[in-house]
Parts: sequence; structure tokens; C-alpha cells
Amino acid sequence: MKIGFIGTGNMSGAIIKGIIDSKFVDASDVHLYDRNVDFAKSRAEGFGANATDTATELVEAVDYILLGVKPHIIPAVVKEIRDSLAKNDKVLISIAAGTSTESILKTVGLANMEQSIIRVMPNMNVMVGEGASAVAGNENATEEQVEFVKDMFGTIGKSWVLDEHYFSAFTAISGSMPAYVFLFIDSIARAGVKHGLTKAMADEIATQAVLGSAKTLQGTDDSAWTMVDKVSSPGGTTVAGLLELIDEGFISDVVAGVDATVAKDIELGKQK
Ligand SMILES: NC(=O)C1=CN([C@@H]2O[C@H](COP(=O)(O)OP(=O)(O)OC[C@H]3O[C@@H](n4cnc5c(N)ncnc54)[C@H](O)[C@@H]3O)[C@@H](O)[C@H]2O)C=CC1
Ligand SMILES: O=C(O)[C@@H]1CCC=N1
Repeated sequence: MKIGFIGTGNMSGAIIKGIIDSKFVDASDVHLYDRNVDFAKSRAEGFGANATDTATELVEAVDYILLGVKPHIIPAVVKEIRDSLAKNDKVLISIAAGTSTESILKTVGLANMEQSIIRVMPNMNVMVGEGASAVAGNENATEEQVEFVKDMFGTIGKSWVLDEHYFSAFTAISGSMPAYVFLFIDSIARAGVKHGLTKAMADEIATQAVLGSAKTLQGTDDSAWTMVDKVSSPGGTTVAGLLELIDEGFISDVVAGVDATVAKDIELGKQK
């Protein structure tokens, strides 16, 4: 299968790197187009992939087209490629936050074309093969097409087929989550600096501690909460810090952050 990317910024770049590194696709079967044509060309050169001068040229060249542009740009891009889509049996993939498959069909008049659209919410960690991506097909997408896209994201992390209804929640606890984890790591490291470590050393230690904790949790049947108990020795250091964190609002702060992310995703959807 040939896969095309319209918009080759941060997220597309992470996905392209992931699917080429994992050998899901050969670089020669990847085609890139960006409004900034020179940028797409240099990206393509770096990956050993192809670049096109127009979006319609890209559509002609591939089987699956991933829209890697910001949510508000989606209608303009789909309008641009609508005629090429109509002539061919191509599958559209959208990774845009707050953008339902139905809104893509409606806003750009694809509704009469039985256009297959597959919505994916990945996260930045696809870059290192550790993404967490949700996949949902619209009513025109075949099971085979949905499976193909699930497999594509499954080679660069974990992927689940998920009802679109849950995409806002998924965006909050996965799509946006790397930023929140980076903030957590930075906060931990900063605390280390307060207590005398260098920032470089503290960054490295905090990153490894978070990585190891995630791996430990993945490797056990115990819940996160049970693991909290296992680290907390009676009368020890952990429980002292834990109670202070909870007292200072750690749990409710995290939930409030997730709530705000969900609300923004819903708001983005309404702006269409
Ligand atoms: N950054 C992230 O961690 C994640 C982003 N997303 C979604 O991915 C999408 C892209 O986000 P980023 O990669 O962060 O944005 P970005 O700003 O890094 O990349 C967007 C690219 O689209 C190009 N572009 C703009 N207008 C265009 C047009 N008319 N035709 C062709 N190319 C055009 C820009 O030149 C740019 O290279 C968004 O819809 C976002 O919601 C989803 C999950 C995670
Ligand atoms: O911040 C955003 O809107 C995108 C969606 C998930 C991660 N980045």
C-alpha cells in the first residue's frame, strides 16, 4: 500500500519516522505534500520518501491519505482534493483533534461520495514505536481498511479500535498526555535541582524513573493504586510525600487538566 501525508509537521513526521523505522512501509511507498513544498521535499529527502508539488498529485499517487494539518485547515485541504478523491477509491485518514468523520463529510460535501474516512488519535510517542492510538472508521470504511490503519499504528505502539464517542476522552488521556508527562518530569527534575542536583542529571534521573515505572506497571497484573502501596513503606519516605501530594491537590489537578482537554476537544468540534 502507498501512503500519502498532507501536512508534514510534528505529528506526521513522527508517524512517518515510525512506520518507516518499523518497516510497516517502504520509504519509496511514502509520499509527502506540505503547503511549504520545500519543507516536504527536505523531509522526504531525509526519509528517502517522495514529495509532490500539489495535494492532488499526492492523492493520485497513493492508496491512503493522512491529513496531518491543524483541525481548522482540514476543510480547505479536503476541498482541494475532493475531485481527485471522487475519481478514485482512496481512504482518508484524519488525526485532527476535535474533528469527527461526520464533520469532514458534511463540511466539505463528501457526503454523496461514500468516502471512507478513518479517524485516528495518535500521540507523539509513535516516533519511538511507543504510541497509543485510537482508530475509528466511518460507515463507509470497510473492516479491512480500519484493520489496515489499526495495524499501521499498531506497528508504532499500541492501537485500539474505539467508538468515536470516546475520542475526546482518549485525546485527553493519550493524545495530549505526553506534554503533561513532560511537564511532570520537568517538575520532578526542578525539585531535584532545588535539592542540589544539576538539571541535566535530574532530567535524566526523572526520565528514567518515569520510564521504569511505566514498564513496571505494564509488566504486572496489579493496578496502579496497588503499586503505589507497594512502593510506600510503612513510616517511610514515599507515604510522606504521597500524602503531601494528595493534600496539595495532585489528583484533582490531574482530573481538572483532563477535563479542560476534553472540553477543548469538544469546543474544537463545535467550531466546524
Ligand atoms: N502534535 C501532536 O502531538 C498531535 C497532533 N495531532 C493532530 O495532528 C495535526 C497536526 O498537528 P502538528 O503536526 O502538531 O502540526 P504542525 O503545525 O507541526 O504541522 C502542520 C503542517 O501542516 C502544514 N499545512 C498547513 N496548511 C496546509 C495546507 N493547506 N496544505 C498542506 N499542508 C499544510 C504546515 O505547513 C505544517 O507543516 C493536528 O490536527 C493535531 O490535532 C494529533 C495527535 C497528537
Ligand atoms: O494539542 C493538540 O491539539 C494536539 C492534539 C493532541 C495533541 N496535540
